[in-house]
Amino acid sequence: MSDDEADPELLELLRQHLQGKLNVSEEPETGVLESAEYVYDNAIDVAIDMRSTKRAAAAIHSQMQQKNYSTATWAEHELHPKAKDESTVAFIFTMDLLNFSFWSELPDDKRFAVSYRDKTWTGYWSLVASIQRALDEDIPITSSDFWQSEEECTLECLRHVFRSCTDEEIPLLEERLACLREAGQVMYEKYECSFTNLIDAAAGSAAGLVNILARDFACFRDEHAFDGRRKPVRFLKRAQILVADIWACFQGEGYGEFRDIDKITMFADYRVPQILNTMGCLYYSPLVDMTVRQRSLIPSGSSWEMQLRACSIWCVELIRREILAQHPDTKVNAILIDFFLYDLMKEMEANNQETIPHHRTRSIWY
Ligand SMILES: Nc1nc2c(c(CN[C@H]3C=C[C@H](O)[C@@H]3O)cn2[C@@H]2O[C@H](COP(=O)(O)O)[C@@H](O)[C@H]2O)c(=O)[nH]1
Repeated sequence: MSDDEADPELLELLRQHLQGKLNVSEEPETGVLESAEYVYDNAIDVAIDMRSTKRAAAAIHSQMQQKNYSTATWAEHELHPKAKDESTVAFIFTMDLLNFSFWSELPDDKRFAVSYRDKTWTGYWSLVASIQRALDEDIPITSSDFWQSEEECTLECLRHVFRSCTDEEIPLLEERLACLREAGQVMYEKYECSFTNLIDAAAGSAAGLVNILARDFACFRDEHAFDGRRKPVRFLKRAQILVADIWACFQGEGYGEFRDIDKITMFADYRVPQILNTMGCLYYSPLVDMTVRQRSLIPSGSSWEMQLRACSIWCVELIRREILAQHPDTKVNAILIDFFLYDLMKEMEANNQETIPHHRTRSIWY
């Protein structure tokens, strides 16, 4: 074929494409990273210190290597479910439906806590312990059928499931019941009460599953107005950590197999901003700093809160890029960095190491 004759196969492909016959599917995007960068670019009360972020990236990488931090770490936690089957998918879905707002203003011996397997659990682990304890007591807390039953899944039943070994009950109990009720309804109407049908609907895309959760479940739709921007900014924290927990638990196989898992960002909670500030990566304006140190409430949906959450996501993205720039062969993503930072923060708290307090926002989003 002479140089100036086009390849007939290529021409055919082009013709089909132009006729729209090719299903050139757009890979889904969650819009979270774009939101985080937008808020970061427009933030005036929270900033990122680039020198500290670069230094933190080196420290995080080396500690993750030393601790051999990987998806396997997830199942090593004593309370996390071990079986690699559908019951564990149901467990993780239930857990991340309710994975929010455990913080308390009371001292440790008076704050909401759960006694389970001869230990006292607080924070996130109080949630996991409560679900394990309910299953031990044959309460079907991970069944979406149960969540729909107004006779069985009552506020009293949930109060029993989350019963505390102190005088303080779990925060936002009514909101947690509402999340279960709504999710039970959606699972019945759209997914035949099967969580694996829900995962299948994403066809192997992590971003696709996050978008499906945000589309179908109002209680996962963690997006908010910011600064008059037409489009809401999206954090989708519990939708993202749900996908990440499934990926980590199943170690990227079976139900945990996602071709685009690296599109998941850091989960904008109240612990990772705290450690990023403690490491000097996140800078708070004097007014924000004072408010956080005084443990004063920062309203849900406020500009300060948006800036705290978004700059944390963007900071972890910069840490991820820096680690990959210095160590191109490292298997690292925002999820593993995030898991590492959360666990590091909890270690520092357990060792009573001096850190800035976490910010206080009460909501169902994180
Ligand atoms: N960004 C981020 N946020 C996380 C976690 C986890 C637990 N993930 C486990 C799974 C794998 C990891 O290795 C962890 O062991 C909980 N949270 C959030 O923190 C808050 C609870 O804080 P506290 O009350 O102090 O326990 C609450 O908003 C909760 O949603 C995480 O990993 N990343």
